[in-house]
Amino acid sequence: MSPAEKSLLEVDALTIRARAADADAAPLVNALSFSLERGARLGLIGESGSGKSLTSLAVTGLLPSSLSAGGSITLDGVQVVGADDKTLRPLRGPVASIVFQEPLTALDPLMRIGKQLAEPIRRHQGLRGAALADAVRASLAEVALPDLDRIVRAYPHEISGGQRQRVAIAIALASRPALLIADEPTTALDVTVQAEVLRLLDRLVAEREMALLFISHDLAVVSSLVDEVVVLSAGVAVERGPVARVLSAPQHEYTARLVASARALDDALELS
Ligand SMILES: Nc1ncnc2c1ncn2[C@@H]1O[C@H](COP(=O)(O)OP(=O)(O)OP(=O)(O)O)[C@@H](O)[C@H]1O
Repeated sequence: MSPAEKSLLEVDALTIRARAADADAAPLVNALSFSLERGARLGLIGESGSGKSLTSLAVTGLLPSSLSAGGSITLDGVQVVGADDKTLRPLRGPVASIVFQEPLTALDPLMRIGKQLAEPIRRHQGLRGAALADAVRASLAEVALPDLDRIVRAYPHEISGGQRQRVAIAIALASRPALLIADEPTTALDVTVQAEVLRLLDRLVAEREMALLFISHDLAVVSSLVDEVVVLSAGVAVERGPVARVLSAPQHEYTARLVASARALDDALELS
C-alpha cells in the first residue's frame, strides 16, 4: 500500500514505560491501538492519569527521554516510534499539530502575538512583508479574535485566557496540518469561553477538512465534537465505538462510571 492510501494516523500496540520503573511495573500505556483516517474525528477519553497526554505526545514524537515507547505509530506512513528529529521535523506542523490545555505553554511570554504568529506562517506558507502581515491578521480573524490592531501588538499576558487559546489554535493551524491533536484544549477556560472555543474548533476542523484527535476527561465535551471514542483506563483501551452508543449503552464498567459521574455533574450544575 502506498503512503497515500494508508491511514493518516495508525497506532499499533503502543506501549509506554518509564525507563526507571521496575521491570514488573504496569506500563503507563499498554498495547494501545487505534487509527484515524483523513478528515475523521476520534476522542480519547479517560480519567486523569489514564495515559491520554502520553499518547498524544508519543504521536508527535515528543515523549520525554525518561519514557520509552514500543509498538508502532505511523503518521502519513512515516514511523514515529524511535524516529530521530530529522525524520520528525517535517511531520510536526504540516502533518500533525497539537493544541495543549494551557495556551501559555505554546506562547512566548516576551514576544508580541503578531510576531509569534508570523513565524510559523512565514515558515510554512513562505510569505514575507505586507503579504505576511495580512496573513497574520487573517489568521487571527479566522479564530474570531476581535480588535486585531491591539491583539497583534499585545504580549500574551495582555489578553484573556480564551483569547490566548484562540492564538494557540491559530499558531497550530498556521502549518495547515492534516491532523489536529487537541489535548484538553478548553479545560483551563471558564464554562462560557469553553463553549465558544469548542464551537470554533468544530468549525475550523470542518472547514479545513482536518482529522481531529480530541483528548479529554469530559464526556460532554467529547461527544459534541467527535464521531468515535476510545476509552482509556490505566493505560488500557477498555472500550471503543461510536460516541452515541458508548454514551447511551456503555459496555465496560469503567465507561459506565465515567458516564454516571458526567451525568451527576450535569445534574448538580442544573440545580446550582
Ligand atoms: N515523565 C514521566 N515519568 C513517569 N511517569 C509519568 C511521566 N509522565 C506521566 N507519567 C505517568 O503516566 C500516567 C499517564 O499520564 P498522562 O499525563 O498521560 O495522563 P492523562 O490521562 O493525560 O491525565 P491528565 O488528564 O491528568 O493529564 C500517569 O500515571 C502519570 O503520572
